[in-house]
Amino acid sequence: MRRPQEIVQHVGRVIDVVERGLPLGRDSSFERLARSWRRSLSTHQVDPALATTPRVVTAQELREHRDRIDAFMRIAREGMDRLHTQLRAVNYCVLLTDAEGVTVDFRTVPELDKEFKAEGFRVGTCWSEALEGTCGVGTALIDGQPMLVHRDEHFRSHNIAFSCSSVPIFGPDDHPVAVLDATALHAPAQRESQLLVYRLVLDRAQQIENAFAWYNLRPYWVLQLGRLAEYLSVQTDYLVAFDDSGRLVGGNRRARLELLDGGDGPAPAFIHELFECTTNEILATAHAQPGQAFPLRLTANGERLFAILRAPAPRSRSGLALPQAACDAAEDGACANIPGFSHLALDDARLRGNVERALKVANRDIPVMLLGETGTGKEAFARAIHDYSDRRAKPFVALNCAAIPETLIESELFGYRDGAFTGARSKGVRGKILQSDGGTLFLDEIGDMPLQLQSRLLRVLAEGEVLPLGAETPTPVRLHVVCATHQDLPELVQQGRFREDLYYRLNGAVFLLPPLREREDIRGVIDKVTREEATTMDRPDLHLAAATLDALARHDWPGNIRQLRHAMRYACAIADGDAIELEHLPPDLFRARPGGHAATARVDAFEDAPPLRLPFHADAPRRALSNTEAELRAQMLAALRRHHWQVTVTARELGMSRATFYRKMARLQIVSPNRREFDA
Ligand SMILES: Nc1ncnc2c1ncn2[C@@H]1O[C@H](COP(=O)(O)OP(=O)(O)OP(=O)(O)O)[C@@H](O)[C@H]1O
Repeated sequence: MRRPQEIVQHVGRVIDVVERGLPLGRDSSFERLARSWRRSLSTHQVDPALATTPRVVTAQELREHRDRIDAFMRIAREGMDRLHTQLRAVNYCVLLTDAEGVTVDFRTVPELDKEFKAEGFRVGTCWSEALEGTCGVGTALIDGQPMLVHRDEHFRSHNIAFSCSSVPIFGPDDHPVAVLDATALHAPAQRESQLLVYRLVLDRAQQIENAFAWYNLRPYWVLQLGRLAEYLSVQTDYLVAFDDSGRLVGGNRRARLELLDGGDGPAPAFIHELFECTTNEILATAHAQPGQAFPLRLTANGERLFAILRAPAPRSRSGLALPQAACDAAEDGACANIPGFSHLALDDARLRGNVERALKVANRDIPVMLLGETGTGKEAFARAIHDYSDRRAKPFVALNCAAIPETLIESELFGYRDGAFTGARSKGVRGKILQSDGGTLFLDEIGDMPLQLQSRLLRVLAEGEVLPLGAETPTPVRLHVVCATHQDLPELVQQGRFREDLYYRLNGAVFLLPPLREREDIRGVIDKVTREEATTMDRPDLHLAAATLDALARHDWPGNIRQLRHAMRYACAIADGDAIELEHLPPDLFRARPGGHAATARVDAFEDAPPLRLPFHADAPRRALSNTEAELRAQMLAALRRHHWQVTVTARELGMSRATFYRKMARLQIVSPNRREFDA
């Protein structure tokens, strides 16, 4: 309890600093604290007189906060324990919060445990600046800098006896993942008495941050760098990671800030731009003296650093020897000769680069992430990697997370044991994960996977075993995941809709598939798809008239190759002679896009053609709907178009759960453009 007199005195000081602009401390280092006090009062509107204990989240909320960073927490635990061992004897508790300031892990001082709890030091307590005003954790999170908040430098009266040393820990995206904090309930009055503890917290936080960087960079080659060779095994200054082609893919925070951001010049993209040597020279030196430090010179300033190289882990044996002939073929553009890829049109420089890289990762234990608009060939590319890999004799199992209701994803993915449910489907099901054992699991539209299942998937990936619903013992599984999405996953991570740790676990090797309209081989793709469709219909002489090919090559293809395939299937069925003319194309092909934007490449000649009627217009319901139904259908369609057919976002906007939204889509016969077939 704070004495009323202390509270009055504290509030008076807040008014002096915030309202009258008096300095909070002796030197400029207090300016940060004063800024935070001003924020606390004017932005967060925290009452400095409030002496209640801080807010504690519910058990369920705490579980969710922990789940979101459980890989990080596992790594941080060791650092917390060590800090706790150092500080317990001098009565400091140690806590770890997430990026929202919620305490997710806590080490107490046994003799003071009751007192710590009574003051709010326990798991679940939220130390955000928005709730507490200036405090170690909350202010460190907002400033993105370490913070010592000593006694009455705190904003809220409740906290003015504590001394908190808080250090933010950053993830690979340069955003804080957590804050490590050591707090004393009764610290001596002199601020200087806390500087040693502050330094200890700083060092431990840095160790945890580096350990987490090691964890995130483990699929790559990692250089551990420092100025003194002898110190390398005990202290890491820089971590720099690169892939097989020598491309720099990341590092620890210090390396990102001091070596990889390029300073005033362009950021180095490859190892040979960062150091005065090539990737091969580094690999050869490290191979000749494994585990030994060797010198490297920085290109930017000629400074010498010492390095130890760590190989990507873990990798399959067959992955070690690269299939050189196939890589050469990809480099030469001869993708037609590469097993698995030979049936695809790939005569585009970006795609050839993709294939070249895909061959290098196909047999390694590196998760693959495919990004691209709908219909650009993500699944086809995933299948090609599988067919090329050593896993080709094992199953390729695909699951589209957007196409099935949220409630079914769990059993589809993880399976369930006999009798796990009552009812007709009570017979056990193996689930896609176990079906793909030893092969490839393709998770399409991964951005639509519900958060709670993201945690379960993360666990399966980390532990290599799956626990079907209703089962008591987990089953080991050899899982190779290829995931795909057309969504902006980092943005979803920002919005808290996609787990950051899962994102980093899945994005081992990222491939961007270009939209059809941007491909330099668009004419070749159109020709290939037309020939394939004509052959399937047993019409090998069917070909595109020159004007048709020109018009198709200028079209912007919002649905990409899938839309092209559907259009050509239709045209092959409609054309009577051997040439496919403009009037044989689907009538709405060059009209407005589903999102309401006009197609960019319009065909003037086609404007005059008489409108052909499709047997079933994809946007029109087949059965008559009541007025209310029709109204709801129009509302759902409009929202879906606005959100580019992203069901989760649309359902949220209309205040429905995803499952309800899917049910209504089915009842009101709303078919996503992705799923439409000209099949009537
Ligand atoms: N390189 C290619 N050459 C020829 N056909 C291709 C190529 N890539 C994809 N296709 C064809 O395009 C169609 C769509 O491909 P796919 O289903 O792989 O796209 P996607 O990006 O996974 O789509 P979505 O995001 O909607 O799931 C398929 O018919 C596929 O055979």
